[in-house]
Amino acid sequence: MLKAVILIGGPQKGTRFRPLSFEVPKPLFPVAGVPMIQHHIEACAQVPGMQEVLLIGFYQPDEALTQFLEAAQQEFNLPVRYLQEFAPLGTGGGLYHFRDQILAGAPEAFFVLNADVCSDFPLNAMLDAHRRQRHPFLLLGTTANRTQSLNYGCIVENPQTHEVLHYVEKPSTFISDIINCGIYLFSPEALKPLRDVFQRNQQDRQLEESPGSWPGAGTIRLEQDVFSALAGQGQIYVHLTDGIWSQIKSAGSALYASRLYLGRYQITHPERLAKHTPGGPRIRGNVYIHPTAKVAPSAVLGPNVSIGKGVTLGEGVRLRESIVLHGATLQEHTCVLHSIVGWGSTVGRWARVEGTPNDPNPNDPRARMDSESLFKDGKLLPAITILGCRVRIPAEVLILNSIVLPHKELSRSFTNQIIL
Ligand SMILES: Nc1nc2c(ncn2[C@@H]2O[C@H](COP(=O)(O)OP(=O)(O)O[C@H]3O[C@H](CO)[C@@H](O)[C@H](O)[C@@H]3O)[C@@H](O)[C@H]2O)c(=O)[nH]1
Repeated sequence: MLKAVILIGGPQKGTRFRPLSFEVPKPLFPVAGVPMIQHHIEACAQVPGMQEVLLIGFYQPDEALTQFLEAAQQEFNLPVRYLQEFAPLGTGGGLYHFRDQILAGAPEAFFVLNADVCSDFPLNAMLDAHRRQRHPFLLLGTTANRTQSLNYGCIVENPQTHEVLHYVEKPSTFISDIINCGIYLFSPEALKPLRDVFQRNQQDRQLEESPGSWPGAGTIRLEQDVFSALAGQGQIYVHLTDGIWSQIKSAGSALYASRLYLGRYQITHPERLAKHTPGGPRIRGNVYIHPTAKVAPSAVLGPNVSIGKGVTLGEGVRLRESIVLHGATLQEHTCVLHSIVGWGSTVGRWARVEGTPNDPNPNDPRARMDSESLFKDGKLLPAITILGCRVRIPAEVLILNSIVLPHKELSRSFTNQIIL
């Protein structure tokens, strides 16, 4: 019997995701038409013997999360539960805190998945590798180029045995081009080193002069406290993949992840991809359209477009490389490129909403999304355009490389601005 844990973090973690995380917790943001973590749960449901999926985080459970859990349980016929941390406990603290729940029923092993990654989740291959050796920790690894590897956990392996010999979290100089994907398979023994870290932290806390003010007593950083500490001791192994993988830290990377998942739907969910039908809109490449969306027949959509529930697209709309969220309206002849249109927003006719993609360099097979910062030298960097929820864009204006915060009613064109 197997289980899976998805680390969903909490509210203050999604800062690079603003203004989109104002409306919905980041793990529920739709990527390729479904909530980000539904891709994780789908992958878990396909592993034979999967008994339960636990989401661990420090969000206050709200209606959106509750509805999502109910829908996921029904769809996958699998218990999916949320366990709330009393405070942010780091990537390992929640696993230790909820160890009894994880180990209930004596699972042979459990997957641990970061919520903010997009992947084809080669869980069955990881399970096969685990069953051959039964080491406590198995990490999924992929490659990144030298510069970008510094943004991730870096792994030095023994190429014959795949043992992790050395692990450094976000090093300041180059260590290895093998990076940690944030997808793991742990055996129950993996909780012992977590207990050791927990007890050590408690002892350190008692030695402090004012223990009450010491913030992170229950906090465990899986990467630094466990992987770095145990590397080279025959306990941690890496399983390498060359399948799709990307982090989802910002709105720009959500758009890129959407493209990866839509491409994968060709194999996994062809029914989710829109097809050109007589009298329907023109579809170019991979496009997802929610069944409740109303799309005028003269609209041209794609590639990499995902249209949410209840969206209305008028005659002559052109949409490319974009996500249009629940209840938005694009009036006649609007053109939306490299953008995310927020919930319930309206774009007036003949308006143009355009962003600049910052996708990985297509000529470098090891390139990943850059971990974007919004500004450089005090200037807003060109990036995708984001309209927050219930924004109104008037007719015949241009919104270029801008971020518009929720509920704004614009009256003119804007370029390279954050509109507060
Ligand atoms: N439950 C819980 N989850 C948390 C907490 N802190 C972070 N998480 C979740 O843990 C995951 C990792 O989050 P970060 O701490 O932001 O780390 P990172 O910068 O994304 O780096 C991690 O992931 C990379 C791959 O995407 C790795 O390369 C890197 O080594 C590391 O594991 C995310 O899914 C986040 O929601 C916490 O206190 N509690």
